[in-house]
Amino acid sequence: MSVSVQDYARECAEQGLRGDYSVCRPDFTVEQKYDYSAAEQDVWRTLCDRQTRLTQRLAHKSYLDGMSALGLVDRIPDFHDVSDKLRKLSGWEIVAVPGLIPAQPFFDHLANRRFPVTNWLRTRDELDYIVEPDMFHDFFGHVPVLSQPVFGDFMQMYGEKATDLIALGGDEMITRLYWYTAEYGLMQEPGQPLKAFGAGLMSSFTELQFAVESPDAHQVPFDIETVMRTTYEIDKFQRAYFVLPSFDTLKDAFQNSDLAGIIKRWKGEPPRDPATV
Ligand SMILES: C[C@H](O)[C@H](O)[C@H]1CNc2nc(N)[nH]c(=O)c2N1
Ligand SMILES: N[C@@H](Cc1ccccc1)C(=O)O
Ligand SMILES: [Fe+2]
Repeated sequence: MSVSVQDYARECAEQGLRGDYSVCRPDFTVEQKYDYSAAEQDVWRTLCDRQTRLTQRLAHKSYLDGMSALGLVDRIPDFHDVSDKLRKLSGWEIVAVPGLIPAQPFFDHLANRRFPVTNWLRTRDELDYIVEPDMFHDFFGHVPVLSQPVFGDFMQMYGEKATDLIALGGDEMITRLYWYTAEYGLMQEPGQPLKAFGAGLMSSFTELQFAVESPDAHQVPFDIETVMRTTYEIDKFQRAYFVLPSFDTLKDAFQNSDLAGIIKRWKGEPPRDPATV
């Protein structure tokens, strides 16, 4: 693993990220330590209640099916319990991390069917939107689809391929692909209005509504090469949302495009601005 925990911890502290990286193992995992306060449990319940009302209307069926399979979320999840459940449903487990971790160890976890979930929760002042991933985002946004074997298999494949592509210098481009699909993708559903698919949308009360319903949201047809060339910012509403016709489109594009070729062609070229894609 190329990035050391110590170097990364220093970078995160400089950028004002909230996680405590001092207790990380070399693979960036920590113990969950289930010692949440009553106030935190209360924030969790509030988040789940208000967000579930929105996802019923705005989330893609694949996500809602995953949420039903996973079962009720009435208190902060104990990661061991969730892992037991997930292992039976799809062979995945979740591991605790202090927050954002570098791309290489992140994809390495995916390749081994482990999803990193942040061990701290946003505060009452951040119910609508938070600028960095917290436990609510990682759990409520990502974990439901992992319980569905087709998506679970895809995420594992993503992790495996990403490792090779990072070795070619494709770190940024493969991260953008993850960003605009798994985090912020929109997806069509037969006979339905456009739906949200990405986890970054599922966990944000304000951005979920904006991305799907606002006439000001810049919705762009999915094209893998364009996605890989387009920059993003993590701490603002996205300035482009790519629309996937179906999950199969995403899977096909990922399996059958010449990703290494795309990386060679565009590495070192100026990236594209999401506002003008
Ligand atoms: C793949 C891409 O770098 C992406 O932003 C990764 C990086 N590290 C992460 N780390 C955590 N804990 N959670 C995430 O969702 C991600 N996403
Ligand atoms: N903005 C997301 C959290 C998030 C931040 C950065 C990256 C991905 C997700 C939310 O409010 O839930
Ligand atoms: Fe995420």
